[in-house]
Amino acid sequence: MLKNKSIAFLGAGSMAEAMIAGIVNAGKVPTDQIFVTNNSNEKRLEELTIKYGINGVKRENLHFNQIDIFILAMKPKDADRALNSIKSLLTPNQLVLSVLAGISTSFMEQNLQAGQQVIRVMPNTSSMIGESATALSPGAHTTQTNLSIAKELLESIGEVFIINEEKMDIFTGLAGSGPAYFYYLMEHMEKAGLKGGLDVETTRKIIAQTIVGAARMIQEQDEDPTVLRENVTSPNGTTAAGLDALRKNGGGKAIAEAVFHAANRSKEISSKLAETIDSKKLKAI
Ligand SMILES: NC(=O)C1=CN([C@@H]2O[C@H](COP(=O)(O)OP(=O)(O)OC[C@H]3O[C@@H](n4cnc5c(N)ncnc54)[C@H](OP(=O)(O)O)[C@@H]3O)[C@@H](O)[C@H]2O)C=CC1
Ligand SMILES: O=C(O)[C@@H]1CCC=N1
Repeated sequence: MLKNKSIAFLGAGSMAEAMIAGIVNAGKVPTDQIFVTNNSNEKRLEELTIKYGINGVKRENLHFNQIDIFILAMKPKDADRALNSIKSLLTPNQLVLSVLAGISTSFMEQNLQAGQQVIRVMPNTSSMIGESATALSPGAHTTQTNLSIAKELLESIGEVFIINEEKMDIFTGLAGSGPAYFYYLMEHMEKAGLKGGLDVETTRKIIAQTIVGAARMIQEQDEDPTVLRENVTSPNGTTAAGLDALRKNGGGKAIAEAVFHAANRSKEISSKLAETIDSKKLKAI
């Protein structure tokens, strides 16, 4: 289904690059059918063109009528302007995906043509190596065929979860932002490893393999994390001592709070944007 589709990324930052890398690597969409444009940074477009063999083009050189799938990948604060600038260039059957945190399908629909097919998407930067956990929520006018096409496209960058849009904030807190929590954890584990006398390179490999191993145990053994944790923990042993320190220092609570704060921020972005739009409408009245 994807072989004949043309895709254009509007936004050329780190998330767009991670998705481009994953999609190119998966090889399901020919590179000459992948386009990327941005606000003004032409050097960045050249860089992506050279690195991935795709088409980095200035906005005025993007032929909107030749694109099947648009992927919006600018910051949420730029969404309003971006949507309004493409509105008249689209036909409702062209599919618009958005990876913007906190930007709802109804916000997109209100700011595009009546009946526009849109899908809200939340990937993460592990798209770059085909290991994203990506959520999809279709808008009101999206056909099953287009949802399947989007799913197939996003499966090339990892695992896809089709969820109700009301769950998108918590998904963002868990998976969109999630990689950052693990990197933060790794930064701190690395510091401890170095303090204990290991070199950086070895410490990094040890930590990465430990995290990969734990994640794969969850994926491959049909077992609850609590049971897996207990299996590591010998009575009065080293893990018990480590976990005790984690509990005393609020480790579990800190992780849960991180997820909730990120989810709340996603919600807040949605409501702030709605307020801004409403106040604009009031001014217009
Ligand atoms: N980073 C992440 O891990 C994740 C990010 N996201 C979402 O992805 C989006 C992008 O994030 P990220 O890549 O980190 O951001 P960046 O700041 O790295 O990139 C933003 C890009 O948007 C471009 N841009 C701004 N305005 C427009 C416009 N009107 N039309 C086209 N392009 C425009 C910028 O161009 P220029 O440089 O020329 O100004 C830049 O290329 C955000 O909405 C975020 O919520 C979602 C999941 C994970
Ligand atoms: O930090 C952010 O807002 C974006 C959305 C999810 C990950 N990065």
